[in-house]
Amino acid sequence: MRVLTLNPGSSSLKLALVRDGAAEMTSTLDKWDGSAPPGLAEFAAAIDAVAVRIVHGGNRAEPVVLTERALAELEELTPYAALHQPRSLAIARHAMAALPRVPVVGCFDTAFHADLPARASTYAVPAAWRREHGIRRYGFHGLSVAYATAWTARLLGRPVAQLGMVCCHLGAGVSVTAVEGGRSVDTSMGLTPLDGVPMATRSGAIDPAIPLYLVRRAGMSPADVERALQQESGLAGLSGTSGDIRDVLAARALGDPDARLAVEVYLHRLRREIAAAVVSLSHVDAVVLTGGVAEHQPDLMAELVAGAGLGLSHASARRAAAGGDGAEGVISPPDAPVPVVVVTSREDLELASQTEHLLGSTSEAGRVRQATEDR
Ligand SMILES: Nc1ncnc2c1ncn2[C@@H]1O[C@H](COP(=O)(O)OP(=O)(O)O)[C@@H](O)[C@H]1O
Ligand SMILES: CC(=O)OP(=O)(O)O
Ligand SMILES: [Mg+2]
Repeated sequence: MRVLTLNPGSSSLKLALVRDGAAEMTSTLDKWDGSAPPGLAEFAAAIDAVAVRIVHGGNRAEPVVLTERALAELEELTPYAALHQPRSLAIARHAMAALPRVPVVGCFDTAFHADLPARASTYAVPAAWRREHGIRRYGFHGLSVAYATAWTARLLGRPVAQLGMVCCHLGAGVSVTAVEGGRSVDTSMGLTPLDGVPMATRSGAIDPAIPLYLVRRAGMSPADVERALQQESGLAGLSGTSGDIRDVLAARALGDPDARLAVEVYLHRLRREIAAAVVSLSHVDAVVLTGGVAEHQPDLMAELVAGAGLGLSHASARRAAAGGDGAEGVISPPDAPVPVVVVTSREDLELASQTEHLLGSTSEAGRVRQATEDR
């Protein structure tokens, strides 16, 4: 089966053509503005399906064939992923319009976390909020974490069912997930992808009283506070740069004190989340680092793990990072108490695999055809 995968992130759109588990083409539109990518209709003759990464799927545990009705339901979740959901739905609509006879499947970041234990998914807020407003921890980056988990199990040569892992997705968005037996048992992102670790431009978790203070006492509107937390905080807010880790590290290398503090806060908060994930696991077999920052910043990853209480000295972590930019595999030395593994994030392969699985099951075939014709 040949699947066109569409992965809209907070800033970019990544496209790939995946055939039988291997990408034949990949491309990235860096500052994607939500418009239809050129040439989409030309894929019609070459593909069997389109897979779209949809960041928020609510309680959905499985991918779905997208129809107008399904999109309308997913639109309701926009307040829970304000930066991402409109972009996910826009690219799904572009695909459905340009490729009217091709099934378009939505695969959800949240699905991997759908059966989080209640102790991890429940916020300690009034019951009415949880009941009436669906306030719970959903978790994100599930496509990336699912792929990284399976890849690490293959690398370690052990069944995924036996493994406990801490999986850090380090891109523009950042999250840390505790995975046991292939299931998410806790994760740092919450109701929305604003929770958890500071990101390129997002604050991560802050004292919940801060927005209330800013609205009540500093005269800011809720919209201003939200924009600042989503787009002007994180590494950008701390360092005064774009928030792209390359810019922050370049400023730090020039001795900029704000950039130095930004990296310290980023690493400290990441290490806290790694430690928090460890306590959700009965045993830790690997710490997994994935996403653009993990893949391309080996020195920073060495700095991260050396201070993470994993029993790795800075010197051994540094030697391990000598594999360099783009190196994947175990980066910790053989005597490390916990192996540290870098995995190239392949949401495209996970999207294609979930879509093939859904469309390949014979019980689904008739329904898929019907849903595609009806939309
Ligand atoms: N050499 C590099 N090439 C691309 N991205 C890099 C590089 N080094 C660091 N990065 C970081 O990786 C991030 C992109 O990672 P990615 O996983 O694609 O994130 P996302 O999908 O969240 O946009 C950028 O924000 C950038 O800070
Ligand atoms: C959920 C999320 O933050 O995604 P991304 O890192 O692609 O922006
Ligand atoms: Mg991403």
